[in-house]
Amino acid sequence: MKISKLTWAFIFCAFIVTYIAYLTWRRGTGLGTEDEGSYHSASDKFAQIFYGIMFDAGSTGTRIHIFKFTHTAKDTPKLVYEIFRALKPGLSAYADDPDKCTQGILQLLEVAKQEIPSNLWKVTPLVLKATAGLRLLPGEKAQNLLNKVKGIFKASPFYVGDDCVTIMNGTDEGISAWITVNFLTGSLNNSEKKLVGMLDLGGGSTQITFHPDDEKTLQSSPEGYITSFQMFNTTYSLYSYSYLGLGLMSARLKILGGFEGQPLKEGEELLTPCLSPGFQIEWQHAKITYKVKGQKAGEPLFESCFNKVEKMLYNKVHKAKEIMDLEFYAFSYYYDLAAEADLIDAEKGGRISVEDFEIAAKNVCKRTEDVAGHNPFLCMDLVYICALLKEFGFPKNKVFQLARKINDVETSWALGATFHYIDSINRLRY
Ligand SMILES: O=c1[nH]cnc2c1ncn2[C@@H]1O[C@H](COP(=O)(O)OP(=O)(O)O)[C@@H](O)[C@H]1O
Ligand SMILES: [Ca+2]
Repeated sequence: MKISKLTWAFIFCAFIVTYIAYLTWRRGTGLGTEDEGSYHSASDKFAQIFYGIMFDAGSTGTRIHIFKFTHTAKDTPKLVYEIFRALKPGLSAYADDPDKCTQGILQLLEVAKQEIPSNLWKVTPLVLKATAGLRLLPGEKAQNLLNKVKGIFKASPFYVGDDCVTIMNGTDEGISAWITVNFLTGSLNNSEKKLVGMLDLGGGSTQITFHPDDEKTLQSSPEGYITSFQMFNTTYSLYSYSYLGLGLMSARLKILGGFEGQPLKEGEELLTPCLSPGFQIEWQHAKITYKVKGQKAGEPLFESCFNKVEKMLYNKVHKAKEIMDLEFYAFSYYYDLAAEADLIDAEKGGRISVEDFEIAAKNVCKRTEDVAGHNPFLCMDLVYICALLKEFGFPKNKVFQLARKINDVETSWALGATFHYIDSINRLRY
């Protein structure tokens, strides 16, 4: 059978189109791109898929964030989705026996292996950043834990740089969470949208970060509160501060009159005006068990507890005037406690004011005077949040947006820190 010239031309064109489609698909899935095994040869023409793995070694738990991105060389990376898993307790709980942390880390790494195509493992950066739990440990104990994790990471199939396991400084923690929130709200890539501030209340430390509009804030803030950094070709100057020891669990210990890492003496107990009078409980913090007892006070529980907390916070927190006029997102324990006090929907979050927290604190403390509820510390914790927000300088009518997730991505420093990491790799590259 004779095939006409026209048919040959058609077969040839069909072959070319199929081949181009195949190449595009391979690049799109990350298969067979020039990028395999290296960060230094990205294709400029095609969007490629890549992943980043960030471990958050928090004081109360360890979490894995697996981010899937698409990227063309000149664009900022676009987030496709996040996979998130968490386990308890935090890394610092294994301070006296680092080997015991292995199982949990391996369990979380297994999730990454399941989610990320195996041909991309060796180009996927694997990073762990530890926060307050490890900052509060004696240096040697913290270093032993970091070395242990680094060994596990080095034996994994992922891309592991020399700085893959570190203790993050508090300012970077605040800035990274601020990047996350402003990226997810769309403010970072859209100059028409106002940048928002962020409040994170962890177990060991708490951060406040915002972008000052007022030159006076930049001029008058104490040393260490203003930080400039570059990301995606823009320079930002932020007000950001992390208060170590003022996370919710560390604050509880301070309010109770205990000290980090110091067990009580035989027969000793901590008395507090923040629990129902006479109520006794054993409370564990950082692997130490404290005996705690409610103290009889002349005043109602809310007032006596608030006075105690205010004394503990005295002169510890800087007030920045400008915060009154800015929109703030709050998460972590702000969120968990607002949900526990029924101020917000536990799934959706919501908007609440300082006054809402105060009313809830008064109600819970009043109930606690008669009988300690399911969480005997709820009165103390809500009072602490009210006092902390007051010390930051927020007026009672100030409303916050409480969010655990925005567009299905966790509101945490992890995404911002991953962006920062990618950006630093890219800067080395070009
Ligand atoms: O990625 C996250 N998603 C949801 N909640 C988180 C995430 N990271 C931290 N949290 C919340 O933060 C609080 C504990 O803070 P964390 O253990 O990180 O202490 P730290 O930041 O002082 O080290 C808990 O309320 C925990 O649920
Ligand atoms: Ca945290």
